[in-house]
Amino acid sequence: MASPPDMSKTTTGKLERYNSYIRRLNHTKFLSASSKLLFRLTLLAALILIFFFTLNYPPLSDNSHHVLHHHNFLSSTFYGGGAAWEKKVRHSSTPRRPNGFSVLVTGAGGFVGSHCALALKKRGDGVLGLDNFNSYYDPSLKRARQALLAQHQIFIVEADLNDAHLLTKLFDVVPFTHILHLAAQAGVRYAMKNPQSYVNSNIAGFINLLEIAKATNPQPSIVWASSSSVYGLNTQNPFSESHGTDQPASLYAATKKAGEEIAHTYNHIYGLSITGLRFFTVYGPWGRPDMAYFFFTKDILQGKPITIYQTADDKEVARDFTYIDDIVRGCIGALDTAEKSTGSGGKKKAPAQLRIYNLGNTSPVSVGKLVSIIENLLNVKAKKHVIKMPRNGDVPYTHANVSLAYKDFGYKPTTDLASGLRKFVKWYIGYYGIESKVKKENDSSDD
Ligand SMILES: O=C(O)[C@H]1O[C@H](OP(=O)(O)OP(=O)(O)OC[C@H]2O[C@@H](n3ccc(=O)[nH]c3=O)[C@H](O)[C@@H]2O)[C@H](O)[C@@H](O)[C@@H]1O
Repeated sequence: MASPPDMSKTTTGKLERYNSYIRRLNHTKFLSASSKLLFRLTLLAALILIFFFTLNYPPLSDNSHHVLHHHNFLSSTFYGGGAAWEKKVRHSSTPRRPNGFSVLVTGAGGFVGSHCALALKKRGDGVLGLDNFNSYYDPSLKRARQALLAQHQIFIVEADLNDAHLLTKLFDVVPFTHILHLAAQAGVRYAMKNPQSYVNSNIAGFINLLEIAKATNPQPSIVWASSSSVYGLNTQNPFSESHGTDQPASLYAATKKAGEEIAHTYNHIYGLSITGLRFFTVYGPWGRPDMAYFFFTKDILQGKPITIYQTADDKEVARDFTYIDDIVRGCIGALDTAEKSTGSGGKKKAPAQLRIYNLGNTSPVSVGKLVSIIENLLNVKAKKHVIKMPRNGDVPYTHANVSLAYKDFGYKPTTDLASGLRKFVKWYIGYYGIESKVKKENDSSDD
């Protein structure tokens, strides 16, 4: 007899198949539930990111007025570490003398900026620096100036003038009384190589700074660096502020001239107190390596030939070379006599001060003479290559009349080119560690 089918085995088998079916079903459900969860989480994260970015980066078409009202809780962490960063900013910009200024010095890593920042700090003003440390010339020199300023408790915020967000943040943290605006794309001849950099810094950057300043309450007073180059093809001598400046010879000069007109507009509409200073070929220790006196020194020491320009009619090219300490005194004189801005929160309340001054040495020296002074200081003969001045934006001659600056804040240059260059050469050989007879000679004869 056939044995009856094993019902227990059949039942167990069915049960197992059923259980495994249920397990598969649950697994599938679980998978679909977790992928839904994953999808939702991704969506949420994307939305959060979009929200933060919208909050922190204005659309391209936005204007900075809009940016001004864009305060948010993230900005302090974006700019260097929140509370600690703000503390450094405050500490650096707090004055240490009664009625001291709180000055934002743009271009504080630069030649004139670093000297002015130190001078202001030494007399008890609060100073905060701003610099983008670009590589137009050797950034390590800018970093060395930054280190020097840090020794004197001056903090330089590393940012571009066009960063409206950061500038707004700075003015939120510090009620600056003054801006000493020295950040710029400098250099006459480089404007033919990189014209856009002049537009970015000297026009767009300046406007950005003025936009922030005009909307602040109280508005700061502004002193800024224009240039002797605005006199361009002017032939009246010495150059006076009443002479025409509508024939710039270089794009650099044109952007500085544009700055003067832009200053007029912001003064007129918003009541900003603005003083422009036309610097005449500033030189000295910690100077700019792109300037002739600086690279002539370097090239002469390295035995390389230097090129000296002459005018088309074989005349010597000359400059009213001005020593840095005189320029610093001029900048401080301008700051000390700057009246308060009259507007607040973007509205003008009354007419405000608008000034332009020459800051020069009043005593032009030919480039040939400049070279012979350097040769004497270095005790090395230059390999001179004299050529006609290429059409590069240079003008043949500059000479400042400074009677206006003298009248208004006692500006009086005191350093002749030979004394100023002696100080420069002494710094140069020390900074670059050049050991030679140059050093011995300078050590024995310098102050
Ligand atoms: O005072 C000013 O407004 C300007 O002064 C300088 O411009 P510049 O006077 O041209 O100074 P350098 O570039 O140092 O040239 C000094 C002189 O040396 C001449 N030079 C320059 C270079 C060279 O290879 N050979 C030469 O003979 C120039 O033609 C000029 O006469 C600065 O570079 C500008 O930023 C500033 O705005």
